Amino acid sequence: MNPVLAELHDKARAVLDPVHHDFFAGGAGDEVVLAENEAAFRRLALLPRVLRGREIGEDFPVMISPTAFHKLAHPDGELATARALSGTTLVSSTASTVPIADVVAAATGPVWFQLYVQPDMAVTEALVRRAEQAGCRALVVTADSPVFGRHRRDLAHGFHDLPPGLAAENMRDLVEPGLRNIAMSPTVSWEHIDRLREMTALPLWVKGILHPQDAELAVGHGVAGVVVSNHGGRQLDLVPASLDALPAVVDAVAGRVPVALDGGVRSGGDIALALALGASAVGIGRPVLWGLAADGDQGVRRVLDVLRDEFLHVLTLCGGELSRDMVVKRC
Ligand SMILES: Cc1cc2nc3c(=O)[nH]c(=O)nc-3n(C[C@H](O)[C@H](O)[C@H](O)COP(=O)(O)O)c2cc1C
Ligand SMILES: CC(C)CC(=O)C(=O)O
Repeated sequence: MNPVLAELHDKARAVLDPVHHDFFAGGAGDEVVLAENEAAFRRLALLPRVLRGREIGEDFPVMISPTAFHKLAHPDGELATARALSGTTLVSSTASTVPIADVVAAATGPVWFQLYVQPDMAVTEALVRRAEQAGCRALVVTADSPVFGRHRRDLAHGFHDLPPGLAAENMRDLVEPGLRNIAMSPTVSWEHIDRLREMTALPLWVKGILHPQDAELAVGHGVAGVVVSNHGGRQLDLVPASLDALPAVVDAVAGRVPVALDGGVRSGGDIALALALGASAVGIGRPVLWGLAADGDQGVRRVLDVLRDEFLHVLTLCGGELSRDMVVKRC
C-alpha cells in the first residue's frame, strides 16, 4: 500500500466515530473477499519492458468509485470529494448525502451517477431524470446487490440508520414528496437495463460483473462499459478477488467495450497490474473515504495525487506500455 494512503487511514481512524469507521472499512461475512482484494495484487509481479525509447503521457486512468454517505466522513460530504477531482471522474452514489445537482455543481471533473435500480420504475426514472438534469455524463448501474450485504461490524454496532440530519438526499421528493429508502430487489434484471437504455441517452455502464457470461450479456444489452467489482467485499463473501476475476471478463468482452475494475487498489503499482491485465481504468473506494475523513477535499486530492505520481513512475519503469504478457505469478 502506498504509505500516504496508510497514513490517511490512520488519521481517519483517529477522527471518525468508530461505528462510522467500521461502516466504511468493513465487508460482508468473514471479510475474506475484503482481504483477498488487496492480497491478489501481492501475488502478481510485473516483467517490465526496457529500451523502448519513448516518453509516457499524463493519462491517469482512475475514477472514484461510488461510496455512500460521505457526510459520515466529513461535514462537507460529497461536496468536498467533488471539489478535489481536478479532472478525475467521480461516480457519485445513489446514497449520496448531498443532492446530485449540488455534487455536479461543485465538481472539478466529470460526474457519473451510480444507480440502484428501484423496483418501482417510476422512481428509477425520476432518479435518472435527476441525474440527467444535474449534468451527469453516464449512469453506472450496480448489479451485484439484489439484497443488502450483511456486514457483521454494522450488525455488532447496531448501525442501520444515518444520524439525525443526514439522509440519502437523492431519494427525497421522487415521484411524491418525502424521503424514500433505497430499495434493493432480486427482481432487477437485464430487462431493466433495456428499459434504462430506452429511457436515457446517457451511456450506461454495469458495475459488479464477475462472471464472463454476464459480461457477454452486458455487451449484448448494449452497455457502454462494465466494471469488474465485488463491491469491495461487501456483498457475497465467496467470490474471487476482483483482480482474479478480471482476465476472463476482459477475454469475454474482447475489446467491444471498456472494462474497468475496482476493489483493493491501493498503489500506483496496483493500477499498473490491473491495466496490464486488460482494465481500461480502475476505481478507488475506501482510500478516498480515508482522505476525506482525514482532511476533507485536501485529503481526497492527496489520495489522487499520490496515486497519479506513483502510477506514472511505475509506468515509466515498465517502458510506457502494459500488457498481459508482462504479468507473472510470484513464486
Ligand atoms: C462505505 C462504502 C459504501 C459503498 N457504497 C456503494 C454504493 O452506494 N454504490 C455502489 O455501487 N458501490 C458502493 N460501494 C462499493 C464501491 O463502489 C467499490 O466497489 C469498492 O469500495 C471498491 O473497493 P475498495 O474500497 O477496496 O477500493 C461502497 C463501498 C464502501 C466501502
Ligand atoms: C446505501 C448502501 C447500500 C451503500 C452500499 O452499497 C454499501 O454500503 O456497500
